[in-house]
Amino acid sequence: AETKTKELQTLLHQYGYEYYVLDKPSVPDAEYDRLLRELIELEEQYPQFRTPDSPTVRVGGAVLDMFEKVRHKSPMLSLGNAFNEDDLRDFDRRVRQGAGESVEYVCELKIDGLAVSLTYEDGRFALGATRGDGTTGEDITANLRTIKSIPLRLRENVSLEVRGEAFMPKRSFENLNKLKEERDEEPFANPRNAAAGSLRQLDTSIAASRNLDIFLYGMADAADLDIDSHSEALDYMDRLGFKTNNERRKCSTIEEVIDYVNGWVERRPNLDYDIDGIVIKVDSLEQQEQLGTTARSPRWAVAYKFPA
Ligand SMILES: COc1nc2nc(N)nc(N)c2nc1C
Repeated sequence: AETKTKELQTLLHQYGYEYYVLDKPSVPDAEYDRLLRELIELEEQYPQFRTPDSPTVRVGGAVLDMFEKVRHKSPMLSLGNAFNEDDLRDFDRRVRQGAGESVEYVCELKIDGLAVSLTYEDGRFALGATRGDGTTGEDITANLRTIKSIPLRLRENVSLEVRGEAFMPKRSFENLNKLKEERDEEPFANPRNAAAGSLRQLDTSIAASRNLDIFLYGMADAADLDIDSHSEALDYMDRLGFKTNNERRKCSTIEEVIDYVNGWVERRPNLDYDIDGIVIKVDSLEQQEQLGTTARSPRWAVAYKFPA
């Protein structure tokens, strides 16, 4: 029975990765559901085989009595803002003054959700926390385990911390508010509040029911690996099994960045999720080091905010 349990867990992790991270399922949903039901029954019969990283935790169930405080190993910074093209040109000028004339940028969509940190130990999801005040956040591991695009086991047994944005897709938000209206409950104002509200519930079956999703956008300790650029770090995260946003784009000049940003102003409504801007980052990790951070935010990144 132990072998069967382990086989089912591994199989369901693989099927879940294909469906929720790659969006390329290799088996029909009915097959996934059948195997999950079989594993749930097995783990009920043999509770000693139920591990915290088993796919059965996705359905939630545990009710916590509070959220523990968590101190981040390195502060979760915020981003300086740019509101127009000249702000972007000023950012580029400051970067080139500090890091030398040739700079490559990576542009990423700024997801309008909740910043979270995920810590893995020997390839297993061990701790998930909110940003909080940047230094101390809340342990919401149990709720984050129910987000199906968060891998419970990585494809390599590494220990690292990644950061990203948990969010509620627009369609899930609309369905949730329809449900709330039917129940005469107060609807959520926007998907960001709905995602934050869902992850702040002590009853994990609520978070499990909210169809939350996540995009990871960086490692908290990329320097420890032999990786030279942010884009390589994101490719490495893809290989580990994380869900990153594939709309990212490398730009060689700030004019290219401005074209990319302007392109998204009108494409924004076509996305399945809300974005509130575009994040522009210096790609070279060495140049990021040279530029460093202020107490609040990196000098090597800026958030271009769309007009509200
Ligand atoms: C390097 O620090 C950051 N990078 C980010 N990247 C993306 N795509 N979105 C964010 N919200 C974000 N926020 C921060 C503080």
